Amino acid sequence: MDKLTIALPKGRLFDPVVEILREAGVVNRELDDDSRKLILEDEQLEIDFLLSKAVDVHTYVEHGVADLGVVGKDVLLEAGASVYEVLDLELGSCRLVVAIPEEAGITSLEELPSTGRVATKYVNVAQEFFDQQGIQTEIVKLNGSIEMAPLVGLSDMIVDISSTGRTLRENNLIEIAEIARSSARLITNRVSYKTQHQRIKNIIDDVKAVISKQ
Ligand SMILES: Nc1ncnc2c1ncn2[C@@H]1O[C@H](COP(=O)(O)OP(=O)(O)OP(=O)(O)O)[C@@H](O)[C@H]1O
Ligand SMILES: O=P(O)(O)OC[C@H]1O[C@H](OP(=O)(O)OP(=O)(O)O)[C@H](O)[C@@H]1O
Repeated sequence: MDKLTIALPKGRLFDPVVEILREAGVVNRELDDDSRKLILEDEQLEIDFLLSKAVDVHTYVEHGVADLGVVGKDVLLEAGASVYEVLDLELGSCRLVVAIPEEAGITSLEELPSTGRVATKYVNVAQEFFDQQGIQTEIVKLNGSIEMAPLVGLSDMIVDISSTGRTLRENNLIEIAEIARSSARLITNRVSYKTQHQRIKNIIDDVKAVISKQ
């Protein structure tokens, strides 16, 4: 049996993803995303786990360093990664939205002026969305705390993730459009999907069975 390599996202997806994989029999050892060791081997199952930053998982998979990985759909949309998306793990659910300060008095895209500045981590998704809407935008790339940008005059609006809506609320922002829905996805390298087909298919089926029980 060839060794399989799976890239796992550190951060908020880590625990629920490991729980599902454990129940599916894909994880059989202690895995801790606080670990300073970044490659954890399971000799019995012949699986190596790469503990990756969430936004980098698709890169390991695309380049074939990992055969499988788990990543948010939001990241896949932004990256346009050349990988197969094989399963929705139905966790890490959130939405990519456009939000604007409440005080702007704007409640829909139609009310936006024809130009504006948008702060976001998701520059490609945002650009494509506003192009489709025919709204000219200048995109300002940030790496976090996106909601702060319009409050300090860095942008007119934001494109970011909303889940409970709490961050938007607490920063007096209102959602004016939904761009996409996101949840964690199991992805595979395109070549591995062929060369390791049976093993990967078994994993997909086992994980699917766990999800359908939930
Ligand atoms: N508030 C949220 N609720 C649910 N899912 C979320 C939320 N924020 C992000 N996610 C999902 O979890 C994935 C990983 O998010 P996480 O915050 O762990 O990584 P990150 O965005 O790279 O953050 P950091 O830069 O802090 O490492 C995101 O790509 C998204 O799919
Ligand atoms: O609707 P909510 O439940 O409030 O969740 C949304 C927030 O969660 C994410 O932030 P994260 O905590 O990952 O921090 P970040 O801003 O540094 O990305 C996202 O960027 C939003 O800010």
